[in-house]
Amino acid sequence: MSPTTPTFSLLVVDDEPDLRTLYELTLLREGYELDTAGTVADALARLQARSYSAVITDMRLPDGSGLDILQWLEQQARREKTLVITAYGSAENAVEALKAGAYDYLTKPVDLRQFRQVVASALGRMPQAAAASPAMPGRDSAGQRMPEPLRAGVAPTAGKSVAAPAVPVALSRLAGRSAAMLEVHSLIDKVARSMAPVLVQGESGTGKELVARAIHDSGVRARQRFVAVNCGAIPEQLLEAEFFGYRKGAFTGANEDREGFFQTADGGTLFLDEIGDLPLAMQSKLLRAIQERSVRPVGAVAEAPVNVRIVSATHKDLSAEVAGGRFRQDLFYRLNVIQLRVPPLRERIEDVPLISETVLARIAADAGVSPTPRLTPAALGQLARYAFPGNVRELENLLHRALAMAGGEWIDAVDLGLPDSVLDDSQMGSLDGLDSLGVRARMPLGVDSTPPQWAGLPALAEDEVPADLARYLDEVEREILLRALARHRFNRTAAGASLGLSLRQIRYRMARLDITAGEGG
Ligand SMILES: Nc1ncnc2c1ncn2[C@@H]1O[C@H](COP(=O)(O)OP(=O)(O)OP(=O)(O)O)[C@@H](O)[C@H]1O
Repeated sequence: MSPTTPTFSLLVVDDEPDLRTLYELTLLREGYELDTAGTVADALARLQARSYSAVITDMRLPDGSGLDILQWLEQQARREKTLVITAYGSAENAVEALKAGAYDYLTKPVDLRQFRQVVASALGRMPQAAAASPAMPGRDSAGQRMPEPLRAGVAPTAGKSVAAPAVPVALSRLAGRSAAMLEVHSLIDKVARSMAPVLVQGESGTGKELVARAIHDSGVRARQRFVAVNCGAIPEQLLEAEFFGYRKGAFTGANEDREGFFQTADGGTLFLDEIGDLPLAMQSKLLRAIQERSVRPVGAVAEAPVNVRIVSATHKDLSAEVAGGRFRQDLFYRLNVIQLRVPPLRERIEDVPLISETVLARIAADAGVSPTPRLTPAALGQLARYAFPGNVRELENLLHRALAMAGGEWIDAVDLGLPDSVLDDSQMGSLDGLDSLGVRARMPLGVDSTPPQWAGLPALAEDEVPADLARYLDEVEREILLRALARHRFNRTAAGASLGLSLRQIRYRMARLDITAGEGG
């Protein structure tokens, strides 16, 4: 180890003295500082006395489980990375450990090469395999089409330079400050620190790929490759060769050795989009590669180890696919260690202005348009009344078109080309926005299903009068205020102005009616 390499300190917990010695020798040779413990109590005592870069623990210990140590670290909000060693074939243990926050797991008997690699990866040192792996060879020279699934633009680090600085822009590219989006951000931040497989679920166009990319960019693998594969776009007979690579002569047309997605992503992240579209036969092969952490190229005799983090995505309900026999239960179990749901845009309609601004800035820059056009309040109002069945991708397409139509500094409602028939006041996504801001519960019942008039209030017959006029009028006023606030993205000044009220006046009314949503509220 070079003298400039920072020293990492490790705590190794195993009750078998022989194994402790084996791990100790292996890690000391890598230049790490090391302490060991034989029991949970012993480990906790050491952890109370000092902090470590990482803790490597056996699952089964005489006085408890490795999970007890993980839980203690979690409760204490400690920053140590954790690696858990589980019995061979115990998928439950591995999944449980990852769910409990372990960075990664190893199975017994521990393969020392893999052991060194996993520890290095946990510490953010370049995994040996990735450092040694050759640059991605030209993938089209064998006459086979450059696989579309490896989409252009999604693997910018692919190529020669493994150490090229990665710019973790993905979180900032994922615009939105709604409660739902902030939750997605915080989950990304949390899962980025581990190796646990993540299944990203959400409707088409919600931003699943951006989320996967953000997970990669926010973690220790950021400097390695992110390889995105659209599983539904590869012809079935090419799947194995595309995933695992092939050797020269393996089949007609295989004129040279070729890497597969796994080798290309070695040290980094493999993003398997539309995983629900993978045929059953390929599902078994993928499961094996994930379990064994090694792959065998078509035509090769031996398997080669790979160190790849798997993030998959689907718009399908995978548990229903499992129930229908179209998706392997054991693979689902392996991929679904952490589930991250990206909500449809209509559930976070309050994000539309910010997403539009981000997307407009991007497409205007691409088109060389300056300054970036802005949406008029009328255009924003229309967007808030649209359900976006195609989610953010649809918004993006709409803005592309509008940019071309507008041709000036402002994009107005008419430039959006949304016919009145698709705009709906009743589902003014704002109602879902209200939900996320925690005010929906305060709205009169039924307000979302019966928009006309003062929907949640008991209808009054023509000659009827309310039993409690003050209360009745309060409810009417509350509903009007909530509607105006939703329509103006909870900007009290704008909502007030739309009702002919000053900021002071609307504030007063909101306080009186106990409405807490609004700027800073
Ligand atoms: N929060 C966001 N902020 C800005 N742009 C976004 C956001 N979410 C998605 N996008 C953009 O919307 C488009 C669709 O996103 P993405 O491809 O990640 O969706 P997806 O859910 O993976 O779609 P599919 O299910 O069709 O594969 C992309 O161009 C992406 O950059």
